[in-house]
Amino acid sequence: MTSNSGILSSLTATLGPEVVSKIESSKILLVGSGGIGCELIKNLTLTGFRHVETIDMDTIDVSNLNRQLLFRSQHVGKSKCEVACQVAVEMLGTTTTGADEENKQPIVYQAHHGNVCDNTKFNVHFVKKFDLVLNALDNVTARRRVNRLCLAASVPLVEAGTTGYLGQVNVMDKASGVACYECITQETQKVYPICTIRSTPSMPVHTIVWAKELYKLLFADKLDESMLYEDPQGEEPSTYMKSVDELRTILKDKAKSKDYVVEAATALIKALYVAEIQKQLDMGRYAGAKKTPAILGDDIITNGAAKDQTAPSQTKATDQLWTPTECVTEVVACLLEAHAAEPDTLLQAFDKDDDLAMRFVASASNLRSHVFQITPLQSLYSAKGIAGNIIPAIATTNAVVAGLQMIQVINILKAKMEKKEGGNLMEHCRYINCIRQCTRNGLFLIPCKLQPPNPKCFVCRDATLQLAINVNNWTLQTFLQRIVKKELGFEEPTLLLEDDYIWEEGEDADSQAYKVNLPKVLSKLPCGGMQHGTVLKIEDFSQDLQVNVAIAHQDVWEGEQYDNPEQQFHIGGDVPVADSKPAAKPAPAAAKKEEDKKEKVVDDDSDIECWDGGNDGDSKPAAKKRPSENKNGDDEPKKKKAKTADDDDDVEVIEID
Ligand SMILES: Nc1ncnc2c1ncn2[C@@H]1O[C@H](COP(=O)(O)OP(=O)(O)OP(=O)(O)O)[C@@H](O)[C@H]1O
Ligand SMILES: [Zn+2]
Repeated sequence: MTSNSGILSSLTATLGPEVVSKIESSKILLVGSGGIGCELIKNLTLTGFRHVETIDMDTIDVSNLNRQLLFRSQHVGKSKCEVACQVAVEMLGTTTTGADEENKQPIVYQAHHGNVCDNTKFNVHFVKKFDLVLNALDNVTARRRVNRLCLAASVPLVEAGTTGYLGQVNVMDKASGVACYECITQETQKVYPICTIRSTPSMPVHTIVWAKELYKLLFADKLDESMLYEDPQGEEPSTYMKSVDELRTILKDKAKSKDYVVEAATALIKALYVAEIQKQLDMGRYAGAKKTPAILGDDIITNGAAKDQTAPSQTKATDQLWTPTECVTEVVACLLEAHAAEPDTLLQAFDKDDDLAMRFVASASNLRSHVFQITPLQSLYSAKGIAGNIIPAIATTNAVVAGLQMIQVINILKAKMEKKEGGNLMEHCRYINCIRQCTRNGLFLIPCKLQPPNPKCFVCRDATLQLAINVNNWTLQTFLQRIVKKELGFEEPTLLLEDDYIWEEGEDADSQAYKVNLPKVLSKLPCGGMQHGTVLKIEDFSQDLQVNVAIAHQDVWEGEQYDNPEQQFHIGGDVPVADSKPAAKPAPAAAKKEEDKKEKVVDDDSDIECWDGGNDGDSKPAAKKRPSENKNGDDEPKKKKAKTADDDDDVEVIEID
């Protein structure tokens, strides 16, 4: 057991009594209690921090136990942040029994189980009470959210991340004039065209994405959210939607016998892997293709679905391959299990950590890979890696990074104490890279000066953002989802053209009033719509953020963007001048940036989203003036010279998180 007086005296000897006293009075917010978060909370405890609050939305999974050091098997299923705080307090018991204990601030290790993006709980007001924030997250969305909260609350942020053996630690602080998280281009998601997933897969990842959509089609409340959904009223009859509907009904009807479920599952397998493939072959879709799919053999389906077979997940190790017949057995076994389960225990959205969901996706995707002759087939373990875009986490890297974060924490506290320099962190803190191959000088940790802000950062520099887009194709709905929320990270956006509202959401928002605008193409929105040179204002009170977006109309797209309507936009470049000719193609630098983005794969959990553009509705535009800003007392939206709209092509987007 650690000796309290030993820790305190060595801390005092190393850091000095002033720093120790600062440690004891500081309030820390830790976001994330996973691999890095567990290390951090242990470090904070052993460094004598008395007020630590931690946020995490997850529960402990068996797979976390090998590296998330505060968790034991008895904690599986419990809230990560609650267990982490509980264990920290137990640890603190050994360090806080000093004689002057009653003169110090009380010990608070408080857990907040929830999503940091939940503005009702974790807003600017909440963050303001902390002296600094530590990030221990695993995805860009949450990091972006914390960055914006810290900027708005003027609280320093120590950000960290690891990918296998690689790691980085960075310090962000508005008052010190250093770069924020979003000043630096983040690796973004890998994007796959819908047609590749639906019809022409060529890599295991394509069939895994397809199987995740199939999971959604079977288990989500809204089956039309899956990109595999086919409208029963559509022009072409679907080969599989009838089987999907039947199976969805049977899965909910607990009175139905096991045989009934097996029969419906077999019918679905035949529809997906025989009838649908045959339909595509008959349509000549693969004429001239390097590889032609072959329908799934009847023997594989019959043998695999034979009633009393044991599913391979019951008999094989997770890193062993399943044969196509075993995949059929596993798909059927998963559906039987889903039928037997309580409805509210089934996840609507795929989660790689959910056993049933993962087994279903691994087996269904392997069957599709078999049909399309995509090799290699994937074991459950490797399919999970692809499904979650996972690079296995390494406990040592997490520990190193969390240790470096603590050094930055101490540096920040010291800087704050040195009033002469106004607490500027530029000199005190470092951005540190952890690398796998050491430098010529034998270094594995590379400290660098903190970067100045990127003048083009719309988050911390109020820069006007340029967006090139076809204003005649994109609807407001797709624009909101794909650009405003996904790309720019707004959560409760209000959109204004010429100071008139065209969209509003959030706590007191009247979004109902603007619903009529959702299916309209951008150029036909009220208040003159978005045209080449229009400046759109986007506000988000939940993040205390406002940005002006200068729209550049562009209808010619080349290269990969030509084929993928969902990629026909780009952010950055020069601000367009109204009435000037539309740019024919993106500025080379911006195009290169887009290209770079597409090449990279991120460590975020995978998820797929699908957007469909709507048609321009006939209904009247709903634009509202802010009462306080309606200087003319004029209720009519201002008219602008409108351009002619092109056909309203549907826009489909598929993206992996
Ligand atoms: N929006 C969010 N709000 C709150 N906590 C979040 C949010 N996003 C991610 N987290 C948490 O951040 C932590 C990141 O830790 P880590 O990278 O070790 O991931 P993990 O999910 O525990 O591990 P793995 O993905 O390998 O199973 C997780 O505990 C996760 O729940
Ligand atoms: Zn910035």
